[in-house]
Amino acid sequence: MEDSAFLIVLRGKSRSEEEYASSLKHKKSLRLPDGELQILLQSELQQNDATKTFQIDSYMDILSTHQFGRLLIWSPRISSTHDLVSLNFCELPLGTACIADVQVKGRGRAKNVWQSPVGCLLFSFTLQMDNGRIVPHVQYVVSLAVTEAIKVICKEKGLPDLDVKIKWPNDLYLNGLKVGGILCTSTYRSKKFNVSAGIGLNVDNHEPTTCLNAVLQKLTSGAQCLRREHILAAFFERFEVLFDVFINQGFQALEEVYYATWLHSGQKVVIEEKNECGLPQKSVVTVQGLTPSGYLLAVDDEDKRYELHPDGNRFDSGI
Ligand SMILES: O=C(O)CCCC[C@@H]1SC[C@@H]2NC(=O)N[C@@H]21
Repeated sequence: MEDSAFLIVLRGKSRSEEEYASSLKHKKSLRLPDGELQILLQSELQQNDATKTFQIDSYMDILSTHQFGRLLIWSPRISSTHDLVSLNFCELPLGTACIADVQVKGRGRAKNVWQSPVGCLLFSFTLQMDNGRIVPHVQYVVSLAVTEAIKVICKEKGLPDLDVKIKWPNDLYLNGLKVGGILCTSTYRSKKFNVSAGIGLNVDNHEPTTCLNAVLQKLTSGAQCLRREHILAAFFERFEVLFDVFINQGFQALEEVYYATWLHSGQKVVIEEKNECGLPQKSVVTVQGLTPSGYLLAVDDEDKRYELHPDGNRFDSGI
């Protein structure tokens, strides 16, 4: 095994998931596009109490899901958790999660780099969908589950509510600064959409913007803080519930709570169109919600409807 190999550690919640982890290790079929893998089971790992290392046992003790997050792949340092789950999608049971302490090739949307220092919650997981028309909305369900998980933990711990908001399409904002991002990619195979969802959330890392615990410390005496293990378990619990509603009732069943969590209701946006003479003409429209295909729905003063698309990196109001 090369020195530069990335170590991954497998752990299942139940006995059958532990057996699956063991078979994955022995099959040696997991791959990364840009590096060798060294695979261990958690039971083969030396006890690691370093506080900056993800504590698999405490995560597994808290987790109470039926499907998501029950087979966990942890790495102290990997190129990208997203690459690991998407490249090995068919080898992994649905709901498998990969979490890393550090990523050296973190991927953002639109080919951006995601800075992935120690303290950032960095994970990806797998899910599958049959209905292609609602695949674009699953990223919104993921965003909502992150914001709700943070709310649940703050409430449980008696901490002030951290008002993390969704900046469409995929950013998470706290006090006007980006603290997280969501990346969803999918492939179509055997009449199913295989979706890899990746989340980066600044929990303890002050760079490159700010982080949840920095804001929390300003609001409290600093005695308590949020831990990645707790956020990850709470995320999967919320996601499992929301995903079930989404699949069985459609995104409209979640729209009200989604709109209460995003930053855009009633937002004015400047758009530029060509008029009858082919000349650019600016007009102001108001955001109303999402279109059926998952883009922004806006209307002008005459109730004309517009579908707004992001510019590749982000959506800007221009006002
Ligand atoms: O805002 C964005 O551009 C989305 C960023 C998504 C980053 C996460 S970190 C965990 C997972 N692994 C990756 O390489 N990317 C996603």
